[in-house]
Amino acid sequence: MPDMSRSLNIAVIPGDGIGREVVAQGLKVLSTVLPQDVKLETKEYDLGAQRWHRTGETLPDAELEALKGHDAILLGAIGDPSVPSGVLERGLLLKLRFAFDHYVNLRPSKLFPNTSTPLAGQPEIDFVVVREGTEGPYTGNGGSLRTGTPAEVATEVSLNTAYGVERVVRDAYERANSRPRKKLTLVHKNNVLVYAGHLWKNVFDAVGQEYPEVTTDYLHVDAATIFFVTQPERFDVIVTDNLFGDILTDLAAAVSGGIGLAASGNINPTGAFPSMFEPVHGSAPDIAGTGKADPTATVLSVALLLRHLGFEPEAVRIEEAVSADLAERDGSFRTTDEIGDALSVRVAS
Ligand SMILES: NC(=O)C1=CN([C@@H]2O[C@H](COP(=O)(O)OP(=O)(O)OC[C@H]3O[C@@H](n4cnc5c(N)ncnc54)[C@H](O)[C@@H]3O)[C@@H](O)[C@H]2O)C=CC1
Ligand SMILES: CC(C)CC(=O)C(=O)O
Ligand SMILES: [Mg+2]
Repeated sequence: MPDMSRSLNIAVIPGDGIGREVVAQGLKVLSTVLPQDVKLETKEYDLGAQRWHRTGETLPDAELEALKGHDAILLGAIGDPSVPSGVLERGLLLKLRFAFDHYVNLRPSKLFPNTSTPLAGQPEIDFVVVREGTEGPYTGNGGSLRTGTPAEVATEVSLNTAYGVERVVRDAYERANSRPRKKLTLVHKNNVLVYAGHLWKNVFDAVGQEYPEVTTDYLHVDAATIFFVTQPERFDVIVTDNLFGDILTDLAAAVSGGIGLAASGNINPTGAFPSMFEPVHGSAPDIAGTGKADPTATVLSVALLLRHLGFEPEAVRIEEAVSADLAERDGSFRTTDEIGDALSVRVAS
């Protein structure tokens, strides 16, 4: 008799600050939502500021290798004021995204009913940003001369390859094609960044020939920020580079319920390496340890993880639980744990 039982083997990187607090809630919901026949195994990786202070390591090869063996990775957030800026961001988070070729950084934004938004009224917000995850200005392609002197010169070159742009643009067209509105917007700045911008626009137009049902649109990134606030309902799927996508998705979070609700997936669509799911936010040192962190973004990232691994009904249960929880929020304070408990109860019932 073949073994028909299902299993899920998740690597957990709680990281720093509120990352540790929100991941605990995400795991609580994950273990509650899974059916009895699914064997959940989790392995925690001690990576982040504490590890760096102890050993000077950010992401040793042995751990990078071990992480490859998991079905997916759940990450809280990394970064701490006690560690020089960039050490963990580059040496841990970006190292992982690059090593595991997470070229699709998927960041959905949805304004759930009755959720507060700084925008007037209750606009229809339901779009997804497909942010390129392995290129752009985040590759570390730069340097400085005469560092620390008044004559310092620094560069940070944006790397864009036809290969890298085409694969993420194609992914975005596929997503747009499978959504009811079938609309894809390219965001760049090709009036100024003419070399990279024209590569993106040319690839965008060429791949678009294969998707005649998808309506396309182009916006410069500065104009896109206007429309995120004044007309967010115009967006369906957005494709953009690593830096623009990073900035736009914090803004997207702010207009659609707040950064505490914004989920993301760093996807390797080929399945060659595990994909990694994490809230859009960082380690929020300003509220770490206070119980003020909203774990919902992490819980929704767990839903993205489950959907990616084929657990669609469980992903939907989590999203419905979040929607119901948000609908009943009345503005009174609840701790990180209390929100996690409430969501666990909802997914269980
Ligand atoms: N994926 C990751 O691990 C990321 C790490 N970072 C790192 O995190 C550290 C802090 O970065 P910041 O720029 O301050 O961004 P941040 O996202 O950590 O915080 C920005 C603001 O949002 C609030 N906030 C964030 N998450 C929240 C939540 N779940 N509930 C309620 N409020 C929340 C914070 O209190 C803060 O006021 C830095 O070291 C940064 O490099 C930043 C972004 C992503
Ligand atoms: C900390 C950075 C490397 C990344 C970031 O801000 C993000 O991915 O949202
Ligand atoms: Mg960011």
